Amino acid sequence: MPQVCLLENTRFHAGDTKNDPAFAAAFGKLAHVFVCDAFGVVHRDQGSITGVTQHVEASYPGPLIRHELTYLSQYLEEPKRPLGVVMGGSKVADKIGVLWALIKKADVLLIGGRMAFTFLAAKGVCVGATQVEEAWLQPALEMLAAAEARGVKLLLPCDVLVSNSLEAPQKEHIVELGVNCCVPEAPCVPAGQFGVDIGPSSNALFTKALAQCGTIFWNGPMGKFEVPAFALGTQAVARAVADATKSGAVTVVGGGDSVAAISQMGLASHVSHISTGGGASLEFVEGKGMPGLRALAAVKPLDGPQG
Ligand SMILES: Nc1ncnc2c1ncn2[C@@H]1O[C@H](COP(=O)(O)OP(=O)(O)O)[C@@H](O)[C@H]1O
Ligand SMILES: O=C(OP(=O)(O)O)[C@H](O)COP(=O)(O)O
Repeated sequence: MPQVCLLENTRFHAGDTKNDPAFAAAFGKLAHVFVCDAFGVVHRDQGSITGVTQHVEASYPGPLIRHELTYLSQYLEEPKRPLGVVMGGSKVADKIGVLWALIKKADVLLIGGRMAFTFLAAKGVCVGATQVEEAWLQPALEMLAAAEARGVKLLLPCDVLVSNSLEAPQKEHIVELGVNCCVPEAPCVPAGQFGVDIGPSSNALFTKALAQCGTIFWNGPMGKFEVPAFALGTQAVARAVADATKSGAVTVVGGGDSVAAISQMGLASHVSHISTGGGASLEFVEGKGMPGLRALAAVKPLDGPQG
């Protein structure tokens, strides 16, 4: 008689994240076949993801993983061109690996969010109190040079919204970032102020670039979108991605915050694919080893944009 056994969240057991062989063996004893459908954790080498596969007769990916692979592998490996990538969020450190991987594939690369300020600072723009990752200034310059050498159209914000406070709009205004925009008497982002979003001209620039794309991959918000007044750039990108989908582009959105933003706008069902793994989708696209996928028998991705 077949039995169904529902387990609590395996991460309540320390042996799971530690990939303790005893935990994996106990887990494996429960079944003959293991189906992993947790795409969000396949970049982890843990008991309930890889360890268990040593203790069952066969291990397979489930439909969600196959669906994710359709978009992250099939459609991004051989994209309908132009391939546009929108990268945002807080840290260059978290995204530099995937940026390097995507610069080899993308036709258009749009960078927003706080990470854009490290690129802008590297180019000599004064960014006021906006947090800059000093260690990534030089790599940012190298990336700009690499994009140019490869003929990738890399766009940074051409205007930004600045505010005296990160938590609420305070004396907020738009700053245009032109050539030689930063002079000591009128720095782009004045001392003590924060760059909190991309500005309206950047929204228009990014929207226009995305409208021409056949495939789009988006990860990371364009600003501190949790504050409604700082969410317009992220909303503009969400709308542009949804519009591109309507025009026939294959569109993939990953990352908890970008997914939250597009969901808040009611546009989640207007893109081709919302990835259920933020870190996992980035590591997959970056080409890092995915232990949780390697441990499974190879099964083809599911077909078709509607999968
Ligand atoms: N200009 C900015 N200033 C401050 N925070 C920002 C800015 N742009 C983006 N952020 C923050 O970055 C965070 C999301 O970054 P990240 O985790 O990399 O994105 P995701 O979850 O989509 O992968 C959000 O909390 C957002 O508020
Ligand atoms: O929410 C998750 O991933 P995400 O925040 O990368 O989308 C997964 O649960 C992975 O969690 P982990 O990064 O603690 O292994």
